[in-house]
Amino acid sequence: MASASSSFNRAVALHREASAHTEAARAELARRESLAPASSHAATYARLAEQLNAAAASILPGWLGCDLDGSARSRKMGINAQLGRSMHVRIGTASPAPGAAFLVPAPFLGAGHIAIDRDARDPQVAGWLQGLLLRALAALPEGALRVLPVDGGTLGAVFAPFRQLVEAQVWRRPVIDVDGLRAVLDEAEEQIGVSQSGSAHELPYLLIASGALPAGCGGGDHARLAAIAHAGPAARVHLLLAGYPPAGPAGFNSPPRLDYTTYMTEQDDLFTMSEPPGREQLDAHSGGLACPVHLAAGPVDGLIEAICRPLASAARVQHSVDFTSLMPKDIWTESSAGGLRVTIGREGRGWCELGLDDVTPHWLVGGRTGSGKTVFLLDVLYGLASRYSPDELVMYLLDFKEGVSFADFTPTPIDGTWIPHARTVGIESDREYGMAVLRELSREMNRRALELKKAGVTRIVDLRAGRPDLAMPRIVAVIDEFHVLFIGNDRLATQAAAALEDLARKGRSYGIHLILASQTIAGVEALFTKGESIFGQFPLRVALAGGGGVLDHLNDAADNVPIGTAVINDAAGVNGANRLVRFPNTEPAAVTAQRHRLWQSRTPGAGPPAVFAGYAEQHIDDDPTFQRLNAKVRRRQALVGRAVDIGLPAASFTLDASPGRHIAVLGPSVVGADILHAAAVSLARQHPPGAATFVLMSLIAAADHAADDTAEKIQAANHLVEVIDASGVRRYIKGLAETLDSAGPTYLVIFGADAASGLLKISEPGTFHTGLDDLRTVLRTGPSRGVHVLGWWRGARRFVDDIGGSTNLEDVACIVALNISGNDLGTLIGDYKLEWHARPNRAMVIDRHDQKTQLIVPFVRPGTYDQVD
Ligand SMILES: Nc1ncnc2c1ncn2[C@@H]1O[C@H](COP(=O)(O)OP(=O)(O)OP(=O)(O)O)[C@@H](O)[C@H]1O
Repeated sequence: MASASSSFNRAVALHREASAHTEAARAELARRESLAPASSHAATYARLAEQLNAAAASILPGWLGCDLDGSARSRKMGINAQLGRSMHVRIGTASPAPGAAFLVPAPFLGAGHIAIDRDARDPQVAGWLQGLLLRALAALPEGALRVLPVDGGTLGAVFAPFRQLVEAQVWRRPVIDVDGLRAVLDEAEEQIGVSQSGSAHELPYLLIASGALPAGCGGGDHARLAAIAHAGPAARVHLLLAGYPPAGPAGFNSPPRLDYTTYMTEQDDLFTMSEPPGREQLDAHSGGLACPVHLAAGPVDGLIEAICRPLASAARVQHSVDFTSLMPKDIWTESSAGGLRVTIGREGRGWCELGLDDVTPHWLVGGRTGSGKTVFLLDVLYGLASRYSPDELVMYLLDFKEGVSFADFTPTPIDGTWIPHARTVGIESDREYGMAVLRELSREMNRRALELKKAGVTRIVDLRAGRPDLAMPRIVAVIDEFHVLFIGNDRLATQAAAALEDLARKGRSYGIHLILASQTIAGVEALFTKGESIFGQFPLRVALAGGGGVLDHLNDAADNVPIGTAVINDAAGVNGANRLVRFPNTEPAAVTAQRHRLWQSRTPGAGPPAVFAGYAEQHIDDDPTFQRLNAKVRRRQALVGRAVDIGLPAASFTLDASPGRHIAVLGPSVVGADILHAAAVSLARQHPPGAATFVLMSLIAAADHAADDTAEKIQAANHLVEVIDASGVRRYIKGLAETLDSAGPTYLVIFGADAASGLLKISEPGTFHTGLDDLRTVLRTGPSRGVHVLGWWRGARRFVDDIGGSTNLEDVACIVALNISGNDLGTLIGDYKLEWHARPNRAMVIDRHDQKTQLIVPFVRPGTYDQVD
């Protein structure tokens, strides 16, 4: 087959001949009116049309020139044009005389641009535009054309038949406003830039196809279009513009003429065609085609969809991305000195790599529940953990919601491995735990600041260069559902906001990076105090489905993204800076394999992360502090639970000889009995066998099991256990009050102490002395004689009455609050600012001597919460 350009030259020559012929005929006609018979003109035109059609057929093979009717469906695709070779396309038909019509080709991809002055609100123009796109798409090999649709006239309707390609991300989603147009121009300019840098040979054609330029498009945009028209063909960037040049009111500066462009201009419902680009001219006077053109008809219904379907599925397969393909081939090969980088998924045909560095130090991730946030975060974290060794990167992971997002990073009973980079992992965390993590990060930030100062440098990269001995891995702190930190708008919320703000503003300099994820950030901003927006520190936004809250309010790009797709925006969410990236689902087998690979490569002896699982019961037998207790301790501790803090340190009360060293557990929850069990059992461990007496009183049925277990364990530790029932309580306390001096180490453990009140408050015959007086004597003077009371009162008020009113509170300094209201607790201890919201598996520990309050997970006997539920 003759080359396209030589065929075109022939067509041009023929056209010239036709043009000359028409001119000559016209002159002849004028001179010798009707001398020649009409039939001879008709025959000339018919012959001429035949020649032109033959020439057109040679430059418009297959899809480029065929009728777009049902018969086109069976045509082979991808063989009529090639990437990098100029292509002509059928744009219409010209008919110089009745019965003589020829196809009109115009140079297109690889050669030039096409513009038509009527926009695609005209259905004829819309069909014509669709036809040109379909021809190019079907003629080129799969993947050789990427279209950026613009439609300021019909809100994208012109491109609707191609939607499968949009969904498969072969084409961009149509943009309908001027910001969208500018993003499209950016992308085209970027390709031109890449091409000019010398690496264009792999690039597909990038075609800006516009049904109508959006309102608001001005001289600057037209100038950019003109520049793209000029530089585009060399970079495989082309234009197909309907409604160009746009008409304007009187005085309107008409847009610049576009280089390398064939113009179609409306004239009496037909169109004239300008000189096409190239050296060959249709008309010696540059007048274009001498004959008006009927626009080529659009494709029949369903044809576009039928052609797009296989292209879209092929693209999906080709662009598919799986978890394994995100992971580097070799692990731990990179240095984090200058920042972190990670591949998060596919952007079109390429990979999308994002940074946690000086430019994008922190990320904000949004997405409604079920949008794939957890999957996205796992992709990112596994990618980072695979690129950088634990010497280069550590992670603090915090999740507030129910679920197991970060459980992957921790050892479990089924799989004892973990991700060696994880330092702390919080699952279903409390806000207090979140605060503890923020405090830990702040401490680390201050430590780093000091090291930088000492070394006289300002950047971590310089510090690392000068002091390779210093451990200075980058830190990535991920907080999923971070808005939970601020629920309640209370003191804790204010503290969290301040800590987060500090980390966000200064973290970048110290290699500390935040990734905050949430369903919503509405209302969060108000908590931050400093002038400019805290989220200004988070230039990189990742919006998953329904996560448009992290984008600018005018940016709706995340409204319709499917699961598995993220809108990445590194300009703080502004419209026009969106990139669509597909990230893979986490396949359990691949994830497990990667975790094992990382775990096996850890430094021998490196320990697992400190894990906080909010839902987990805490059992004293598993507690490392309890396991270490022995009779040689200096001051005895009663263990009551584990603090909601990093590493879950044991929470305890020192029971020494100071006044008030007794414990009152308050609240109706039966966990009160378990706490006494833990306190008694831990104390028993701190006395030599037989050296202490434990007096157990179980006054309510709900505590019997706990009391029995306590007795059993203490007896097993060879201590003396006395079990007193309700009938003996008064006598025992009276006896104890009278013999305190000789009692020796004694623990009075009262399960359901409130049930004894009725018995204790009765006066002895003939006196005003009551059993409560004896109890108060024991409380007041017991500690100095080695006698301590551990009591569980189901109501705070009853407890206060029993000890003789709130003035006697100094006699019981150690309080564990269970399910009593925050108000009651505040009133009891005289601290009205105390924030306590009773909830399952939590208690508040208050030591009035050291002014300490601490949220704890109370120790329970295994299965207690199952029974409570
Ligand atoms: N890239 C993806 N491709 C296919 N499916 C995905 C992808 N990402 C997530 N999913 C699926 O979407 C569902 C929700 O994902 P995920 O649990 O990550 O959402 P989430 O936003 O964390 O939800 P929630 O906040 O409710 O926990 C899962 O079933 C997951 O398998």
